[in-house]
Amino acid sequence: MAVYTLVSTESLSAFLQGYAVGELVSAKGIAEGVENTNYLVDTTAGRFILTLYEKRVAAGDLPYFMALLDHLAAAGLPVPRAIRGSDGVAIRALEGRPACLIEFLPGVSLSQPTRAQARAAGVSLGQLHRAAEDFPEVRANSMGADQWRPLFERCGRGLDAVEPGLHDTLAEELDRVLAAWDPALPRSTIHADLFPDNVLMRGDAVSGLIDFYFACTDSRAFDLAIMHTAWSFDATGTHGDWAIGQALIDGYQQSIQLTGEERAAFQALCEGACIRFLLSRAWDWLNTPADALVTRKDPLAYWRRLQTYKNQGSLFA
Ligand SMILES: Nc1ncnc2c1ncn2[C@@H]1O[C@H](COP(=O)(O)OP(=O)(O)OP(=O)(O)O)[C@@H](O)[C@H]1O
Ligand SMILES: N[C@@H](CCO)C(=O)O
Repeated sequence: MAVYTLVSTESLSAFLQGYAVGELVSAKGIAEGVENTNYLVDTTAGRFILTLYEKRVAAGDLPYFMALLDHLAAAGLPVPRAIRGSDGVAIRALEGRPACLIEFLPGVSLSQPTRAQARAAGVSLGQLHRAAEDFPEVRANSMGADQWRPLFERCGRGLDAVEPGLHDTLAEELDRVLAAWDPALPRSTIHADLFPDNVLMRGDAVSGLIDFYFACTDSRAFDLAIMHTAWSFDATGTHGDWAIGQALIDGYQQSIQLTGEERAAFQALCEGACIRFLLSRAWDWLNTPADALVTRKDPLAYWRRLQTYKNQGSLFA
């Protein structure tokens, strides 16, 4: 369960007084997620998500995320906007953390998406990139390729506690992937974390795209590669299904055709995505507070994926 910060009923009731959302009926910590504290909040006026921003989300970035969500919602994408208080302010504070009350979206996130669902999610990513084309704000990727070596170094020899020998073998992989990295691919505003648990679905239709707190300006094909690594495998990273990955790509190309350069770079982009999530998971594995109500995610599930991509040959063969 991702609850890093406990919110008392009294302080939540007082917090809700700042909004025209009626009275608190119930609030429950949400089991999913590792980054932020989330509560499902029911009031006499409806259902909401309360998010308290933790660790990787800088308070100074919240206006960017909220502006992006407003922009995408205005373009018709099913993304949750932050609710504004009676004073017009959306980004507030609760229990000493930055906090927002967010629109609740219907749907469920899937652990084993089908090809049809993967295709629909790929369509949504293409629509997101299209809709973001006239979003004027820019944010550097705080988990982008230039950040992997510093994060690797911060993890240091602790990596060997995740898996003996991981430090040295990952150092070689990092060198290899960064040497092949193409920094000149087409860029846009990207989601950067569009895992199955961040796509809400009703049947085969996408009903919500959530969790934009890594959104940034970076290679748009890297966004598709992140999805490819997250969607095409089981949770352990052991069993891959390229038909799911291909369905994502096919759906995406309904809106945006990959360029020759993006296709040529796609495998390296997937390998880079594996390193990005391996490192953030390893960092969390080594540094999550013992008293946090959170289920840490397995870093090695991304190590296994990396080996699969490395041994795959071209994904477009
Ligand atoms: N706007 C929303 N509408 C409906 N459910 C939501 C919404 N936002 C979050 N949730 C629910 O809360 C869960 C956790 O939210 P979220 O993915 O934003 O957390 P996180 O800690 O940032 O997770 P992650 O580990 O994916 O980065 C989601 O899986 C979903 O079930
Ligand atoms: N989606 C990420 C968590 C956010 O960094 C993971 O599964 O590792």
